Amino acid sequence: MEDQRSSSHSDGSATESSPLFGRSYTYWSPVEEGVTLSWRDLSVYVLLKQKGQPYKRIINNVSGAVRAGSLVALMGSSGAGKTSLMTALAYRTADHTVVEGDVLVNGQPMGDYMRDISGFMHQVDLFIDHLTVSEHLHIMARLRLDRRTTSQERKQRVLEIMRNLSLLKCRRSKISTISGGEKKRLSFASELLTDPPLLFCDEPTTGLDSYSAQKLIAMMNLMASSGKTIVCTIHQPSSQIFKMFSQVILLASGRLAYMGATSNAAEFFESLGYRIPANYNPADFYIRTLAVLPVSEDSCKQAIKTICDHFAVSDFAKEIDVIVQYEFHMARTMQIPTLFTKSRSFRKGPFCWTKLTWLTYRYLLEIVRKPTTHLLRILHKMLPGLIMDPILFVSVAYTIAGLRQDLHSFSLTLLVTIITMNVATACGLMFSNAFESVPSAFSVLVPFDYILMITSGIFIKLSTLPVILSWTKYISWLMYSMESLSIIQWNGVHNISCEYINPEIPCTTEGREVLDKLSFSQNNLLRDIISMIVICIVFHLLALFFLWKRIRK
Ligand SMILES: Nc1ncnc2c1ncn2[C@@H]1O[C@H](COP(=O)(O)OP(=O)(O)OP(=O)(O)O)[C@@H](O)[C@H]1O
Repeated sequence: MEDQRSSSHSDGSATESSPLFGRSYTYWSPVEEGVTLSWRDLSVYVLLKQKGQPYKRIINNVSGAVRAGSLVALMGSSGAGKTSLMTALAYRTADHTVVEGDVLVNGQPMGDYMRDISGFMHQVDLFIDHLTVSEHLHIMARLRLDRRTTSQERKQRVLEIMRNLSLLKCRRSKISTISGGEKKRLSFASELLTDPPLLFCDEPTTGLDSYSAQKLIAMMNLMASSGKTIVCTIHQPSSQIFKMFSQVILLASGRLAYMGATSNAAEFFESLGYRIPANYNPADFYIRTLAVLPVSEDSCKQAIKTICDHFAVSDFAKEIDVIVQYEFHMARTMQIPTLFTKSRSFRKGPFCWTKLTWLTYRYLLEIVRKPTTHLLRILHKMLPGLIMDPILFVSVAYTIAGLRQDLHSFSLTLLVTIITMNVATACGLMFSNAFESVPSAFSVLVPFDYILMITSGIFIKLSTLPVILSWTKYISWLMYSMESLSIIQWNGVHNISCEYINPEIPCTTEGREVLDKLSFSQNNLLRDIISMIVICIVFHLLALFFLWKRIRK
């Protein structure tokens, strides 16, 4: 094996090329040589935060390898762990998910670069319906292609992709009007724009008729034969579609039930006594065999365990293991230089402001195409949300509560309420940009809000706040708001009994002292309003920072 590996490279350096993959091992170049993905002892856990069961294992210690130029079907019954395994291999796991084990890309531990060398086609199509197919692809090209790509090259690339994926005839149609199959192809086309050597597709054929599904997989097959590595999760492929996959990974309850050549799967199952009936779709047969039926749950689980255990010691598993061991061995011994090859072959994404400009342009296009909905939405957010709501609220509450009946106090109360509303909105904006999902944003925002509310001065005397909460006075717009509203009402009042209850009763000395001690002065009012405006600006800046970070991703 060692002898076969030695060859020479064009730059004169000695290379190690594997008889298994026909690629060199002296440098790391997924873009030029395609991607061989290998993983060892991979487990995926989701954190449940439940008492007694803090996490759940979804993928159970699986190893495997996928060579450059393969089209791989990742199959199993619902809940088997297909999406979890694929997202772990794609370096795109969701929040609260922990991946344990090693994944190598041509012998290099996977990392942030995965987003540069791979595409991920999601199960749900995320489109802006009012754009045309061509507009969508041109904007995606602006957002994804290398910043050094010329305008001519970009146009050429979009045209080529539309031609390859048979989208030319519908290029001027709005996305809302094209068929399901065309939408899937458009989604695939968006991922192909950067020509990634590695592609992950989550149920690309779901919702397609058999003809469109076959056409899509045939395209993938063609791309795989040109050197791409394509991994697809797939449900119930027809026999013709199933045959187009070079490799199949069958998962059951997070374990490997089979991995290897599609054509060999029948032999493995037959060796365990599971013979595919004549005229039966093999894919259906495997999924059925690995499904847990509610009527016979225990026996199904036992049968699945037996299949997985047999696979683990089978020749098919050993064949995969040879590839995995070899990849890991080469990774350990070759010390593949990464920086050189990265700078040579890696794309440089568009600048952040380019992305922001094109995202804004896309949003404006959307507004132009559907003005009523969007203008109403903008007006709703800008006017009623941030100005009209406080005006209505203050007008009603002010009268009912019988607060100071002069225009000056009313206007100041209104101003403070509008600013408070704006700071709260800016805080929400910051949290929604900082977190990946609504639940995770809420899990921090709600306690944060409660702390600010409790320490706003209504429920607790601020001078008695424990040290651990004393920081709140720097950011608590609720406290500044409460103080300003109190100042507006109490400034200039020196005698509660005289001015508010009965002007005939003289003010007590103690009462006057208490009022004098409370500094209800216009200076404090100004300080509070300025503090709230500063907090609002800081929240907006942080929101922009988090947005920028997301766009950079
Ligand atoms: N965040 C989570 N919390 C709890 N359980 C989870 C979480 N994510 C996934 N699971 C569980 O892990 C198992 C595997 O999920 P996964 O989505 O990977 O399965 P799948 O094979 O892709 O299923 P399907 O074909 O139905 O999409 C399922 O039982 C699922 O309920």
